[in-house]
Amino acid sequence: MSLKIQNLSGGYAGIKVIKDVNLTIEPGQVVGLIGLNGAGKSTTIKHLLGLLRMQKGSISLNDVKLMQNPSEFKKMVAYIPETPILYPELTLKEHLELVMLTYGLEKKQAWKRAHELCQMFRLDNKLDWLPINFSKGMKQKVMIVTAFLANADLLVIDEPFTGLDPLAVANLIDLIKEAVKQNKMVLMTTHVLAEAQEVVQKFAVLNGGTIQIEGSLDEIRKFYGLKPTDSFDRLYQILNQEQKKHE
Ligand SMILES: Nc1ncnc2c1ncn2[C@@H]1O[C@H](COP(=O)(O)OP(=O)(O)OP(=O)(O)O)[C@@H](O)[C@H]1O
Repeated sequence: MSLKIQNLSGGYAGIKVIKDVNLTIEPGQVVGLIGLNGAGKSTTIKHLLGLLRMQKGSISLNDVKLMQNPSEFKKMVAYIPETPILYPELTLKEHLELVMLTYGLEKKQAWKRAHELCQMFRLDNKLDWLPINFSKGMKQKVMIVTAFLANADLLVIDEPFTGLDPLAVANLIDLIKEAVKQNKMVLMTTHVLAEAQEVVQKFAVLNGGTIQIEGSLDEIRKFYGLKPTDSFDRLYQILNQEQKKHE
């Protein structure tokens, strides 16, 4: 039981963005993928979701290979995108039903969970509304609710904390902690250390398309010569200087 990304190289038609990326996530582990804008975080996620064709390497989840068995692989993955993806003609209730159908969830139990999640994010009185008309933060909450409803083994979250009010941030952190207790795997990209360090056990730094280092926050700080009091800003300054040297 684990996610294994091995020697993954890929990107867009003819453009190599990531090179020989290796990353493992064990059950109950939250991994934070960090790096400068354009480092390749979203590209790595797109490969993981099977949205891009890999140029080299392999991705497997619980021994199911993405390339060989994409539908079984995708059923084990839930995704919270940075920009909400919503169906304009579907109500919130219909979005929830779609998740239940896609992930083959037992209806009665799934609805109990859906109501809990909607209540948590104050969406329980909006089941018949069209989320496409929701505010930015409310749309993001719909993405969170549907992803956690899926109860998938791997949760992929792109920039989870942007645009959420502090109550929703705290709720999301609680949900991630609960998922960890249930031995789920979480991969998140983030630029926000304060929230990330509450849940992330291992950070992986993408730099120049490869993972330069992975480890605990202390190990990352040591690698880049940072003081314990230094913020993420200092790490980004160092990554920026390194990038400039290679340009
Ligand atoms: N659809 C695309 N076609 C071609 N190149 C792309 C495409 N999307 C991204 N890229 C390029 O791939 C590189 C990595 O982009 P990516 O979106 O993975 O970065 P990121 O680390 O997620 O950045 P950010 O922190 O800004 O979200 C960038 O140079 C970007 O210009």
